Amino acid sequence: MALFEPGVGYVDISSGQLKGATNRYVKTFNDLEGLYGDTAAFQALASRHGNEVAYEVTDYKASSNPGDIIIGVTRMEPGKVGDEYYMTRGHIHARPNRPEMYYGESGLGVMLLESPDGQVRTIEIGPRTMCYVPPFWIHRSVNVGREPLVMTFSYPADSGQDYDIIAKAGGMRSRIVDDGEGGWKAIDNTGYRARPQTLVDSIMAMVD
Ligand SMILES: O=P(O)(O)OC[C@H]1O[C@](O)(CO)[C@@H](O)[C@@H]1O
Ligand SMILES: [Fe+2]
Repeated sequence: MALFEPGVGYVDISSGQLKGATNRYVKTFNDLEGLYGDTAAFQALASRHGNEVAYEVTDYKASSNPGDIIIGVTRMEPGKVGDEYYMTRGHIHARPNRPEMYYGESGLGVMLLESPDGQVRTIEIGPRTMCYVPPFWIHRSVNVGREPLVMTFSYPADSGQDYDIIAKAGGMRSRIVDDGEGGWKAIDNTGYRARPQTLVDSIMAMVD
């Protein structure tokens, strides 16, 4: 087995980027069509700001080898579509038994988690909060604050991302919306379709 060189990155809070990253990608608002409950509000946003960056990911990835890790930073704009806070697309790891760690750097976020059988959990993430995303949980980050949300993350390099699991269910089971007082609450996604038990069982059996 060949040795890799040690790496270093710097979490730049003001830009929300990992300086020294090997990869960068952005999602514009146009890339997020279909995610939000209020389609009219989304169309209004997309028509004015569709090409603007909704969130950005910079990461350091030495390899995709089993046992290796990815380290990186995500930065998300503050705002809402209707009463629903800005969020990432969300995914389950393509190797679903791979976990993840998130660490709050600045801003206020919520990690929205859903198990394949439809259990929902929310974890609020402020600066210095460390969030453990266990194996098999679908996860999406949501910016519930008024400033950009910047979080550091790390996860196994061979995890991969599966976005279909959310799309096929009509979204995640819960939506994170304004509670009317500037805070947040989780409400039911009325378009959600529970996964068949056979699908749940096949996901939970993927342990390699
Ligand atoms: O892949 P999504 O759902 O767009 O969200 C991006 C986030 O998830 C990750 O892919 C980690 O699984 C990070 O790169 C980033 O923080
Ligand atoms: Fe992930």
